[in-house]
Amino acid sequence: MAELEVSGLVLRFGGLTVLENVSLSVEPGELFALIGPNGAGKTSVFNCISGIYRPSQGRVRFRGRDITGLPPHAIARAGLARTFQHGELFRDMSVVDNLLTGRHARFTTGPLAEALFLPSVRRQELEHREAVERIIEFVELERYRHAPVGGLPFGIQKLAGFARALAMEPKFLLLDEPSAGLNRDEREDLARFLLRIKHELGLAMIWIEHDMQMVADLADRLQVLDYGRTIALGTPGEVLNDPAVINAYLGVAE
Ligand SMILES: Nc1ncnc2c1ncn2[C@@H]1O[C@H](COP(=O)(O)OP(=O)(O)OP(=O)(O)O)[C@@H](O)[C@H]1O
Repeated sequence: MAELEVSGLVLRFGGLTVLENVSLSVEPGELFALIGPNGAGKTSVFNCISGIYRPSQGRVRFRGRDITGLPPHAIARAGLARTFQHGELFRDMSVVDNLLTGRHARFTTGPLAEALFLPSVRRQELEHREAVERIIEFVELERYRHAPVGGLPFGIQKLAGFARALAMEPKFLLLDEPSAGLNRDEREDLARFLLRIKHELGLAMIWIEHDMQMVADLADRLQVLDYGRTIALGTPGEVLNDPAVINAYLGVAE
């Protein structure tokens, strides 16, 4: 069974059709890239999967469960975590506290237990902190753990956004252009983390990306959107030499 299955997505805003019958299927443990020129509809696919947009037609199934139209918090709780192009972190809070809020969004105790600060709540708080420390080590952010996120270099902020998604202990990751704005060294670090997430954590991911070299090097498969339609699907070797794909990128290729 596919880990995530999107079938026949149609998304319209007024007279504008943003997605026209988009389907995709991601296998367990797969690093699946979603590419396409600006405005092709990639982020809209993520918004439909993560519950921010409700598709006009089509279904989203996660591990066999129909999650179409559920609110974003319910989808996050089902185990789908997402990173955003622009971090979406709390700038005045430290890296640790940002990660803790990521966990609290997913694992909550009852308000009464929290108000009374019962031993179970204290124990859970300790477990949250230990889990956050493990993730900070995983993404090698130890020396920034107590720094306010807003003052950190951009590449580190992006890693912190990544770490926050991992702090939710997701079963599946949606990565929206994680390499945007990163320099060459930071991209190499990102590539390393993607491979570690895949091999050490075994997470399946959909990865929106504009850096074709990274996609060619790392993706198991990729799907290409253009004007809200799928124009190609396959391994990097198959897709990146496809004339329809080269044509879609003409004028926007780096
Ligand atoms: N809420 C909305 N209202 C109206 N139009 C929208 C909305 N969201 C997206 N669109 C339109 O849908 C189209 C696809 O946008 P989307 O952001 O999904 O593309 P993308 O492939 O992610 O682009 P990029 O690579 O630039 O991030 C664009 O024409 C965009 O203007």
